[in-house]
Amino acid sequence: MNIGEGLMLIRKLYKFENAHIVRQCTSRRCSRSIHGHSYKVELLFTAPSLDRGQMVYDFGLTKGMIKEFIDAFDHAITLWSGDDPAYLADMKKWSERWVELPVNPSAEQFARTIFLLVDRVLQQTEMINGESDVMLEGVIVHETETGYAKAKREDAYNSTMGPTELDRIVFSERVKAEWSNPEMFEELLAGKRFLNPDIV
Ligand SMILES: Nc1nc2c(c(=O)[nH]1)N=C([C@H](O)[C@H](O)COP(=O)(O)OP(=O)(O)OP(=O)(O)O)CN2
Repeated sequence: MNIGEGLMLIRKLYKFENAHIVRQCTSRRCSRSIHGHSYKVELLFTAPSLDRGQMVYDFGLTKGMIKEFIDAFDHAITLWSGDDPAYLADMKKWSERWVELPVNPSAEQFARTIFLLVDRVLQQTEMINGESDVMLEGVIVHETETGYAKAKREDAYNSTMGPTELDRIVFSERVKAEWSNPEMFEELLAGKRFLNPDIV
């Protein structure tokens, strides 16, 4: 790569509180007891040039759909669809905010899942302030102060690591009701185009 042809990178941090069990992992406390984490999620965006505001992508634009999808996990329990049906039914009965994934909710799979969601939002968003080729470079999920997982594009779309189809994610009715547009996930799945606001 020549000087002047690099990609500039920005990072936006999000936080949420979430509960889970990660079945089949070696750590007993992790695999057999419901427990929670204060997650920190870093989104890394790159672009080869800057927009009219001389930014890779205005941080303000990352507080719409992207933030709402990540916030779906806040004060929620994340379930693996492969878990015991009795456990799944009980959790859904007693917690109105839940997200069901087709993968075990490890830090690795949170990072892959969030990558797939945010990448699709970017792909379907019309950017109107001179942005060019804004790409999601990676998603880092900090599960604790001491442990994180990073998903790059090749990890997120690597089907040997788990499904990559977004339609296998289920958000509870309460999670969806708290979005500014409760239909946004269905619209995303249907391929709807979203227009960035001209001011936020
Ligand atoms: N590679 C992964 N390993 C573990 C994950 C994970 O998602 N990916 N998750 C867990 C548990 O959820 C656990 O709660 C976190 O484990 P750990 O880092 O051991 O947590 P501690 O707070 O006990 O660790 P400290 O070293 O005391 O900070 C397990 N493994």
